[in-house]
Amino acid sequence: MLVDYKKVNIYQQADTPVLSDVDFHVDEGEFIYLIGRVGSGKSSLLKTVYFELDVDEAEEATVLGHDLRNLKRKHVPSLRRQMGVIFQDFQLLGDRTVYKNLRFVLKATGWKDKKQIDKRINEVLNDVGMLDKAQKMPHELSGGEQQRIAIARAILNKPKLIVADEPTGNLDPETAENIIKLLRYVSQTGTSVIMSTHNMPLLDKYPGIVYRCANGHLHEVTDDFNRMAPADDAESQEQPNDADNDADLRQELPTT
Ligand SMILES: Nc1ncnc2c1ncn2[C@@H]1O[C@H](COP(=O)(O)OP(=O)(O)OP(=O)(O)O)[C@@H](O)[C@H]1O
Repeated sequence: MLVDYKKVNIYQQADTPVLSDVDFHVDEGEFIYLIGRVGSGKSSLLKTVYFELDVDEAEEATVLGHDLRNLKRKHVPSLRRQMGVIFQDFQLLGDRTVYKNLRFVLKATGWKDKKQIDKRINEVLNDVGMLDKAQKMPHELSGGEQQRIAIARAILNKPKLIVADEPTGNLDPETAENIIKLLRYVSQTGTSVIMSTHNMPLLDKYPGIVYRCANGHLHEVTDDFNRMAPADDAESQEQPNDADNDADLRQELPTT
């Protein structure tokens, strides 16, 4: 199991937990959606998974075999290299080309052989359909293209786990759908993906395991979605229109 949480309390500040008694499990190759209203705790949960937020109170709290309760901060960089992390705002290095963004990560993770580095960069750029953008600067790319490069960066070291915090949050619906397709493709190669999202129509179209953050707790709600999901051929369903998208998004927003 890549993530094994039992009765985990997640805090942003000392007094009240953002999420209490969290049971959350991720196995090899799973595709997991994390949904919930703004401020419900999705990012906080993901931050514990990528070692950004400490966990002290838990019955069980392991990520990639490491107990979060005894994690030494000095071990975090090497552990984080074993997973890919993708953000809403891409977070590419703006002062260098796509190729150099990717080379930077490989060098930082111990790759030395120039030919091997070149080969791996070409492979991941090919995987995300961006082979012709290697020499572009990030600002010369569209949002969707930048997110593809961020995904290429996340898969460079063939991680077992990718954590994506609202990876489609800054993208139009069509581009968002292409990014989900790409992440689905990555998960079919054996990498587990956990992604938070407000993009509800895509959950019906591309079913996965679904957890919802609400009222300070995390619940698995996969069955609620599978009941609504297409019977067999998800690909053949019509693209939800923008109005559907907005309506579903509104349901996710706070009513106060
Ligand atoms: N650095 C922080 N310090 C203190 N409180 C924080 C911090 N970050 C988040 N919080 C609080 O923790 C709660 C959960 O926030 P979190 O960012 O996890 O929600 P979210 O579900 O990811 O929201 P969104 O959909 O807007 O990304 C919120 O009440 C938020 O205000």
